[in-house]
Amino acid sequence: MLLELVELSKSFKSGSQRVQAVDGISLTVDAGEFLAIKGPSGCGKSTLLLMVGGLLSPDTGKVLIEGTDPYALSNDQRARFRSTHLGFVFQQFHLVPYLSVLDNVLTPALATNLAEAKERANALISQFGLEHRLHHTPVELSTGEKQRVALARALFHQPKVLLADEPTGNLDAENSEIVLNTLKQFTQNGGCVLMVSHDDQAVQSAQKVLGIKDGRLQPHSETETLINS
Ligand SMILES: Nc1ncnc2c1ncn2[C@@H]1O[C@H](COP(=O)(O)OP(=O)(O)OP(=O)(O)O)[C@@H](O)[C@H]1O
Repeated sequence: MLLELVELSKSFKSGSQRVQAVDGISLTVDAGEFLAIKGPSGCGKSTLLLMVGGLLSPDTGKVLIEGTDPYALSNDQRARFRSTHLGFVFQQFHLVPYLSVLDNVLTPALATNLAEAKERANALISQFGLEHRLHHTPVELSTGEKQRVALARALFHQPKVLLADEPTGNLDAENSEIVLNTLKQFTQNGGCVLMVSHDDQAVQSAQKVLGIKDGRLQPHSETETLINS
């Protein structure tokens, strides 16, 4: 099992009240599995994914990524673990604006051999059809190209777990298909994907879709299960 969440919960203070953003979520994702969690705005999707990604510590519960609890690590160890074991794909790309396409893809490579890292980054950039954009900065790219750079960066360390938050939210149909096909292929090669989205179209690419409402996974009867052949 690549990913295991046990009774994860998180609340935030909002004025004089507390908002229970995620409320006791447990699930597992195995190698080869593409799981989507679908729900409306504000139901806790991003909070859940940030906790899974080692970026926001849960109030209670446990995250295990390939058997490791990222919150049991020191801050430095956790940052290194994140960069080598997880790939992130977000709606807003989060590219570094002043770096070229090549250097953005190289950002996870900090402590590795630079020649090897460049070779790998160039191969990924070609895989996503961006050779001609190598030395351009994000402001010079289309939104679809930006997301392809983000995908190349996410795959740099060949992680087994990819986390995606509305990865097609800003994209046209053609680029959405490129992103979703990449996620599907990633699982066919033995990785797993956990994607959160409110988009019916995007979640069709997953093998399994769970609903989320008010921070809780919905009972099975209220969710869909789609098995793609
Ligand atoms: N840092 C924060 N401080 C206070 N409240 C927060 C914080 N982050 C999230 N929330 C609240 O927690 C709830 C869940 O938010 P979250 O962003 O996880 O939802 P979401 O499903 O990802 O929404 P969207 O689809 O609009 O991005 C919301 O009520 C939100 O206002």
